[in-house]
Amino acid sequence: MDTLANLGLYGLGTMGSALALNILDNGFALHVANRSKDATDAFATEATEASLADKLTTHGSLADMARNMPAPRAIILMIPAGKPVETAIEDLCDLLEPGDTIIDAGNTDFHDTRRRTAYVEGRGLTFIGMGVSGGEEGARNGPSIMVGGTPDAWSGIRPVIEAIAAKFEDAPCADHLGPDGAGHFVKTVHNGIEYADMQMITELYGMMRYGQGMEPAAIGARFESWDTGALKSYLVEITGKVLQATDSKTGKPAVDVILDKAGQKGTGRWTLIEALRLGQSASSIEAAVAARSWSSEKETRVAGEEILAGTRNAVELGEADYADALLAARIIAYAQGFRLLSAASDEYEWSLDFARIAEIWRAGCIIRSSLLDDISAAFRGDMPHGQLVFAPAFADRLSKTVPALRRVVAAAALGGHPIPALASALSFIDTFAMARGLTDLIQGQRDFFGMHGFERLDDGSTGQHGPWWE
Ligand SMILES: NC(=O)C1=CN([C@@H]2O[C@H](COP(=O)(O)OP(=O)(O)OC[C@H]3O[C@@H](n4cnc5c(N)ncnc54)[C@H](OP(=O)(O)O)[C@@H]3O)[C@@H](O)[C@H]2O)C=CC1
Ligand SMILES: O=C(CO)[C@H](O)[C@H](O)COP(=O)(O)O
Repeated sequence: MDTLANLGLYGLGTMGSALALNILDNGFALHVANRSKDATDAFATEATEASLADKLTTHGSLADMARNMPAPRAIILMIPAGKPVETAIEDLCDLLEPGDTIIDAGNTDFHDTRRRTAYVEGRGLTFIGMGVSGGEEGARNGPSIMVGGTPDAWSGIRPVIEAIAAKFEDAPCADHLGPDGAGHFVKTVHNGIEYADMQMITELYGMMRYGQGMEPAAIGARFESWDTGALKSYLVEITGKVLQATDSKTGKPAVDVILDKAGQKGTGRWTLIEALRLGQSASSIEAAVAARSWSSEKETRVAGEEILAGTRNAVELGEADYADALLAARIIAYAQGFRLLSAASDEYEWSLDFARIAEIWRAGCIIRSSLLDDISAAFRGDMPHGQLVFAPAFADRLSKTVPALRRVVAAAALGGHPIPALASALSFIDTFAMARGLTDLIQGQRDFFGMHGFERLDDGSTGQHGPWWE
């Protein structure tokens, strides 16, 4: 596909309207439609006020848009995953013709993307599964974009995608990562890492707040100062801002008026499900998903505080302990995410380029951080056993920061502060720092109850049984 297709975008919610303005701002003509007409009208007004309406055409429905756009058409869907996307694709398959492209730019389970790619391409159309990260601000001013599809499909949309993407040192943070579900899977793992990073930040906030009696604004100021050093990242930056914000209605810190139940739309869970399917474990991501799920049981926790006599005792730690612990745990969360990408790349034969993925995450996306430059360099350099935590630059950083993570985990455990993600990150690194592990005993137990057999260390013979029944 060499001609740039006529662009359409369906779904003018938070992400769709911001992305549409970005596309128009970059000089491309755009057709738009939305399920409810109000949003289309509101968008047309917004585009007019921003002097971006001269290349905009609005339509009353997806079908109207598809019918009235000149071919070749590339229609971007920016709507919730699942049934809405399924229905839109079904409808478009009946309205579009060979040479046209459907782009699912929402957060979709990559298994659905693989299935839909086969289905849509079987109907003679082109399908692209495209992960977009950066929230509303990123979508408007430049997100990180992870594309899955054929090289031909990519070449057809590349000029638009590279124009609207975030730039890191002038290079677009967008690329074609592989066929079918590759783009959506990389976005899903991006979100898994996002969950882990947010959870680890939150655990440290909890210790400073309830273990050291610091006020949210003071903790926020700490995060703000960390955003200039090794922890420089979007999530640390916004944490500083959230913690320093005041609720105008009550005058209280804004966090203190927010119900402590975390929402989740599915990407963290999808990351875990796939990790388990691939025989992997991304334990810090798993801990973060679990923490969000447990948080939703507010009533149980209210009862539990009384029944279990929950206490949160004082902890004594310096600021550097918290900062170094976060750096160590963040490196481990990224490492677990990349291990999962590697396992999926092998399983689905995607040939993912991990250095490139780290590069396109350096700007525009929610997990952008100064570490990603070093991660891409590590993947291009010497990486023993393909493990990020073994790359010399990261092994060195871990040797300097894991002691602080250990102090933080120990203090949290003694003080009764829940730290599922930090603790699991530490156990990951401790496990991989031990040549002789503990599963000799597991193998013994399995053999005892199920005659499962084990391999002997001394002569390598397999299917061996222990002396349990002698
Ligand atoms: N918000 C974020 O930070 C990010 C979101 N995403 C993904 O982008 C996609 C859109 O999210 P977001 O913009 O936040 O969501 P919003 O809730 O802001 O907007 C949802 C949009 O989808 C439309 N929609 C909802 N249900 C249907 C349906 N059954 N059929 C057709 N259209 C429907 C809505 O139309 P109507 O106006 O009629 O309700 C609206 O235009 C999702 O896949 C999300 O996971 C990806 C990255 C970041
Ligand atoms: O993709 C995103 C950010 O990268 C979306 O904001 C997504 O909704 C975040 O996931 P959740 O809603 O489960 O926290």
